Amino acid sequence: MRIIDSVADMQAFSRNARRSGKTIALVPTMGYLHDGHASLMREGRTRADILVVSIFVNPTQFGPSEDFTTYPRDLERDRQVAAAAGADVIFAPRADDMYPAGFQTYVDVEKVTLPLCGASRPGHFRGVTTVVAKLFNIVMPHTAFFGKKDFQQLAVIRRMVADLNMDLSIVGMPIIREPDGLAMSSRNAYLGPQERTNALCLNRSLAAARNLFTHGERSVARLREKVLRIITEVPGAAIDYADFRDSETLEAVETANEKTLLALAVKMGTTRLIDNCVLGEEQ
Ligand SMILES: Nc1ncnc2c1ncn2[C@@H]1O[C@H](COP(=O)(O)OP(=O)(O)OP(=O)(O)O)[C@@H](O)[C@H]1O
Ligand SMILES: CC(C)(CO)[C@@H](O)C(=O)[O-]
Ligand code: BAL
Repeated sequence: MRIIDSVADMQAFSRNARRSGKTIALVPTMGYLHDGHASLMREGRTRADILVVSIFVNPTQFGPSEDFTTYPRDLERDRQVAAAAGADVIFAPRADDMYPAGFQTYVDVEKVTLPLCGASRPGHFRGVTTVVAKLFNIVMPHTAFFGKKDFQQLAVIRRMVADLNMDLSIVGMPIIREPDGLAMSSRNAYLGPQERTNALCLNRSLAAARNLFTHGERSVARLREKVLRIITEVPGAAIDYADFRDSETLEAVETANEKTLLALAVKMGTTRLIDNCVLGEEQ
């Protein structure tokens, strides 16, 4: 496995690979890799000749009071996880190579970025789409893999790729959970032992809403009430949003159906966690 840390070298590598007829899969990440990331890599491994994993904590998607500087980083451990999952290349650029002096071009997807994380993290998706567009231009993948844990991010990237006629396929992958149900996330590393236990309320409330839905409940008001009750009784849990939306358009719904997305963002102390489910889908 190679580690490439310059944009020019990565582009040269991908240009050569494409010239010799090879296909490229890309798994974009911010590092501190866990089995959620590895599941994307393992799928990427089966779908292309060359698997590239990018590791870049992208400054433009963090707000001024967010955790850019404290975001967990461990390249040595990441190297082991990526190698075990069959990666050929880790692309780990420096910020001043991605955003050199004079940088001033951004990609902005307009509507699907407005609710949920777009509302609570202003500018976040502009940073995500800009860096992902850059990664696509640098790595030139045929296929790129994203997790459904970041459900809105996947919808935003699909929109960008369609609207800008980007010539690659986007694959959305299921949420990987810890044995007790907590969605894997690099930010779980911030949780103390009590917060870690309390954080199970996210998955518990998703399961409760799905259970009500399976037993015939279609009122979003009643489903939301159940979710709010479960989360608000947990000490230290503060709901950022608990929203029911159409899983394709992300528009708000009042009556649930099989394709309704229940999306959560909850602060456990200072750690902001997200999770979601589509009510009619098996978990
Ligand atoms: N538990 C998971 N299951 C499946 N995919 C995941 C999971 N966690 C992250 N991913 C996906 O991995 C990719 C990189 O995500 P990222 O590096 O932000 O990891 P993360 O664990 O979500 O970190 P964070 O704590 O910042 O949310 C994204 O496409 C994301 O959706
Ligand atoms: C897609 C991504 C790597 C862009 O920085 C990031 O938002 C993430 O890790 O989900
Ligand atoms: N997983 C999305 C990256 C972020 O929270 O900034």
